[in-house]
Amino acid sequence: MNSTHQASLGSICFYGAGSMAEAIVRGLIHKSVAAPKQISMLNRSNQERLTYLSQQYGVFTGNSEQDKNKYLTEASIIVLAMKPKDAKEALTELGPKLQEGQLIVSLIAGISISTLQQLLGTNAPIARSMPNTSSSIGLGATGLSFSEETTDDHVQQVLSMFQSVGIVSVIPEEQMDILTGVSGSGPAYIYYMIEAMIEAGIEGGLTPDQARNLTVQTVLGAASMMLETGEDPAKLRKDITSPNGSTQAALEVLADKDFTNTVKAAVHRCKERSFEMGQAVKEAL
Ligand SMILES: NC(=O)C1=CN([C@@H]2O[C@H](COP(=O)(O)OP(=O)(O)OC[C@H]3O[C@@H](n4cnc5c(N)ncnc54)[C@H](O)[C@@H]3O)[C@@H](O)[C@H]2O)C=CC1
Ligand SMILES: O=C(O)[C@@H]1CCC=N1
Repeated sequence: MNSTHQASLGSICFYGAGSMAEAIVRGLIHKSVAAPKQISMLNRSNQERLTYLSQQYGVFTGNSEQDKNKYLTEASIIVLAMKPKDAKEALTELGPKLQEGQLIVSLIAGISISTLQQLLGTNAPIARSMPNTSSSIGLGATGLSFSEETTDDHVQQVLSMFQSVGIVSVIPEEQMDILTGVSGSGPAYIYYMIEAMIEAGIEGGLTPDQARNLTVQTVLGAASMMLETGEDPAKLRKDITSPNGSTQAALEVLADKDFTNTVKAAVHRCKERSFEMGQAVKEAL
């Protein structure tokens, strides 16, 4: 989905003030899609973290009962940004505070719309999302599914929010776990690969700075080549691989270690784990 929507967002309360909430807040503010004073962020206890967030972004923050009551009831959009294991407590508390017309946007991995509604005790309109941390620099990739209670206006607001921080795919909810395996957790696999390449470069005698800069530019260049040429990755790989050359030798090592199946197994295990986390919450209802 490429078109840019400009729906007005109203006030947004992030219920959970961790790394994913910060990534989206940073993106929203940097892209001027929301002003700092439209945003509030709540966490359980870490005052130091809240002080950092209010100083860094100029948003409202809080962790007291009074703050919670104020920001959760005043917001037009409430973003669920706590870990799956904390969802039951947080949503049971949130349910009775919900106001008519408020929209819930969940970032929580694994937990279905119907489980969220059961925890809230009401069929509130819900957008289930799976973003990633690259949202903080406007290069996020987000999956979205909407509950049947959401209106066209809700859909536009949520598209607006996530399109401001990257690309968006609207998908059937049952595909959310595999999307988590590909793009929600995906940046971590790429960082893992980058870490290994940097280590190897240093082992081979490059300075840490050289190894880092060369690796980062290589990953950026490879991703940009795919975007700009629209080519198949296998074709781009073949363009680098001279017969019996150095690239072929490297790829043979990866193939010997079952690289493709290992990466696929990681993505599928992530999908399965996402489902398991949701099931654990559902079974404890
Ligand atoms: N980190 C990532 O790359 C991604 C995370 N997600 C999802 O986003 C959610 C948050 O993940 P992170 O930001 O990584 O976690 P985090 O551990 O960094 O942050 C969680 C926040 O929730 C707060 N919290 C927990 N219970 C609370 C309660 N009862 N009241 C108020 N605040 C409460 C904590 O104080 C903390 O600020 C998770 O559900 C995760 O599945 C989704 C996509 C990517
Ligand atoms: O690791 C997790 O559970 C979350 C979901 C996607 C990225 N981080």
